[in-house]
Amino acid sequence: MNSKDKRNIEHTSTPKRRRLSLRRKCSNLKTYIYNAPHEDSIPEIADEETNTIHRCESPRLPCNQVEYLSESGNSSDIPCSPGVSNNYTLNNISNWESLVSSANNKSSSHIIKQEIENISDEMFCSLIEKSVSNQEEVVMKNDDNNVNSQANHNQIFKLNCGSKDELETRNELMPISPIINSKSFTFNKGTNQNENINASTINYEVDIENYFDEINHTISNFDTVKLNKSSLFETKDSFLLDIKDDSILGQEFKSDIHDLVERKLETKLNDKQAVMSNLKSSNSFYGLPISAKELFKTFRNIERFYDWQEECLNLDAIKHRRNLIYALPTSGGKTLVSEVLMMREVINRKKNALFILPYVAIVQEKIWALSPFAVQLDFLIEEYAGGKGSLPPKKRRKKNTIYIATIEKGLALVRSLIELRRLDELGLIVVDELHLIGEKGRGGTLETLLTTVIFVNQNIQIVGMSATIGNLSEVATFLKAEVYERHFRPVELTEYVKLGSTLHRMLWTDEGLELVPDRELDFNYSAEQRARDPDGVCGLLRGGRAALVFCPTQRSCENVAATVAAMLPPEMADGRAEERLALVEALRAEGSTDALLQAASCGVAYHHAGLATDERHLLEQAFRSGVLSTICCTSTLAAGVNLPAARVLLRGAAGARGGPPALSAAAYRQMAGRAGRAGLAAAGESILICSPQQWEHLKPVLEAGVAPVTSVLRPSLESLILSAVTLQLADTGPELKRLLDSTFMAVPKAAESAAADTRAACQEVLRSLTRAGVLDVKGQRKLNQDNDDEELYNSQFVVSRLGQAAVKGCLSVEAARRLVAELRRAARGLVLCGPLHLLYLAAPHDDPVRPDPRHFYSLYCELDEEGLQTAKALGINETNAIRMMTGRPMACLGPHV
Ligand SMILES: Nc1ncnc2c1ncn2[C@@H]1O[C@H](COP(=O)(O)OP(=O)(O)OP(=O)(O)O)[C@@H](O)[C@H]1O
Repeated sequence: MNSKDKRNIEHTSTPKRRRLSLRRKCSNLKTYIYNAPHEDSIPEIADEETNTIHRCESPRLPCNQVEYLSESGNSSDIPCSPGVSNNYTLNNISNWESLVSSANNKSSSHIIKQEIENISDEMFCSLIEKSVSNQEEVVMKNDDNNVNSQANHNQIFKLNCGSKDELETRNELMPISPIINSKSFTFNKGTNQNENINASTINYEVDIENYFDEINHTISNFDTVKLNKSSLFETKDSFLLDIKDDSILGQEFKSDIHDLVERKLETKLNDKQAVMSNLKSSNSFYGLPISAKELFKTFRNIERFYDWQEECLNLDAIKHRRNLIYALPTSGGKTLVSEVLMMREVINRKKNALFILPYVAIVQEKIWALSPFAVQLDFLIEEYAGGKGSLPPKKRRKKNTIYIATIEKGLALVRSLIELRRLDELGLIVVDELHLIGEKGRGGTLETLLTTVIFVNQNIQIVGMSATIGNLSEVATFLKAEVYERHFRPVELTEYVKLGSTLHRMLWTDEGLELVPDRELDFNYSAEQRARDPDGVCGLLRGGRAALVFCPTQRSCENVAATVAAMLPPEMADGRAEERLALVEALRAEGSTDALLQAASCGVAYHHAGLATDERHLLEQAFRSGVLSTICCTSTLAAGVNLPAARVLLRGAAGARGGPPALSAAAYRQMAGRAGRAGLAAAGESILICSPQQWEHLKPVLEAGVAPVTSVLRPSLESLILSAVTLQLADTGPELKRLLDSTFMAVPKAAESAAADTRAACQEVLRSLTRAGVLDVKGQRKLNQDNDDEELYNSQFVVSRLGQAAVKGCLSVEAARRLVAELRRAARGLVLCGPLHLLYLAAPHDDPVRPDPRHFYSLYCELDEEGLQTAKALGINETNAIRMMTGRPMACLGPHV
């Protein structure tokens, strides 16, 4: 055994293991290094005259373009905001390399040494890394066929190069990397392999190897790293441990440089604390590449993180990758923390992240907000909302992805990953508006998703955030998460209630909610105006501050918008004429109603779920840019939306006369919290409009605070169990019970007298699924009706084809069954003389329309030949239409029609 071999054995234990993992870290770091700007190269974007920083909108990039550009590596084409794009690459690298290329020229070596001393550590590391990468590229190009696979396997690289001189003349390709190389290289010069390896080179390699082993040991002793695999550390100098040698430069020069490198590294390693804080402050921005700092400044106007954000990012739970829920008031800056965590995940840990948001519109907003980061920091963003998002997700070799998804699409994504045994590609799931877990319908889907991930237990970190969860500790028990709670709100929100003609300020005290009269309101309305606007909405909007008016129904949104547009004072109605005209034209092209166009021309709009996505998007953008001053909306703009509203009015919160209040405390907080967003408005005001009598009912609701969220999983239990069997996560009663034990439903709650009986629930669902024919008992061709529950519970289950279809289509068993029946019916006779039958088949079935029976009958009477044939194929005939009109049950007709 030669000395080199011995050396390898002596130092393989920790260092080798670490090196293997550090190799990964090294490649992570590469991404960072290539994007790291030299401090000097970052352009100022301050306006010289006003000395203010420009706020830039995110570049206008559709998400698929972000994906495409990132994939193609063609990010230079992207029109970024000023000061962000081109300067983020090290454009002086060629000068540096040509400088190093003169390495053999002794007279220039001192210049190089001087240069190394002068450059920042950060730049130094970048240049070295770049050099190594170039060198690898050349090796690949030069010796595609001759790479010795065995040598490769042993991490000994064989270079089939010309003479040493030739090698040296390839200066731009073989620069400084040998200086700090810790790996062995064997040169293959024609047939005389190893000819150029002289003893001094080997000694040099031994020195370097030992040196790096020392570094390895030092690093592996860092407590934080050992405990924690700190992501901060992962992005730092660890790449130095993984650089390869080629022994090209003169020995003298090399040892000089070696000394320099050693000195530089030693300085760093002398004090572990100094290393860590140095890395923290100079090489990264909250664990992200330093270029992220500039991106936050340019695209978000954020120069400093709030103290709580910093504290949260440094929590032990985050460092040790434990699950976390953090709760702060609306506009507290929660989203920013989650974005940093996700970017760390994709950049540093090279895992994908899933960001779950409540609405398609918010998914799109976040895509736009994150796209400049994706382009500059070299990761991908993929939209999973509405019809978008491929299932299973595309496998990416080079880059990692942040999937931004609605709850439903997020579940489909997770299931598809589990099915293909690819769930380990996911490292982090962030759930915004976590309180939605208690919302009927969608809450069950969210709970199914989270339960599945927790049950599979593949070291996926779950982070949830919310402003409105009354029982954080119970939700935390479900997620096995730690809780971080603060009451920080950067922009002050003043809350008022308008009772009659008096405006009262709300004061929250330990005793409850106190009202302090603020002022009498007199808007000087004419009798006609008072009749048209009894709530005084238009008067409250005076002053021109951007405002949202929350209304209880779509109809009331439209009415209030029309009223406001008609009654606005001229100074508010007449501004921004050209831009408003452009908005009106854009809306007209989307097919908006005349009422909306009329309102928009005065700077007012309504916004609700009845509008198309593009219409809503246009209106939101117009409000952001100040073209619209007022939007009357339903709860579509209540949660998670970041608009520059300074004032929020809440109408109709009291509910129907005599009925319970329409507004919960959580909904009130979310809506009021839209006023005064940091960076968008200097202060916020919310005004709740109601009568003194209505206030009597509302006050206790608000005083009671945010209600605890409870599980709404029950109706989705079938889907959870069916998917678990399909995905082979559990297939017997006891295993499925264990799955149910991981649900939020199973967490004992203070608000409920008894915890859910998961065994009984499991038995009930198994019985119903087997009866429905979507689950079969293994080995039993047909379910024996005599199977008692106990026997059934202990059976092993397999999923029928119908069950598999339901899971794959993310449909309820009932919806899947209905679809199959429709397809069977269509198979018997598809009416193809017109589009009606195809349209019927393609229309969503999960939200059945309930037609007016009289209208239905008159429509039936007007059907043409194709319509009649289609109706016949669906089982609708005149008798049924008449029965429907007269309120009698229809014969031979399923509930689908
Ligand atoms: N450190 C910061 N400095 C300045 N502005 C910030 C900072 N962090 C966040 N912001 C800004 O504060 C505003 C609100 O932030 P964000 O949307 O993250 O709040 P949130 O807590 O998620 O609110 P909500 O619960 O209402 O969704 C945004 O405009 C954001 O850009």
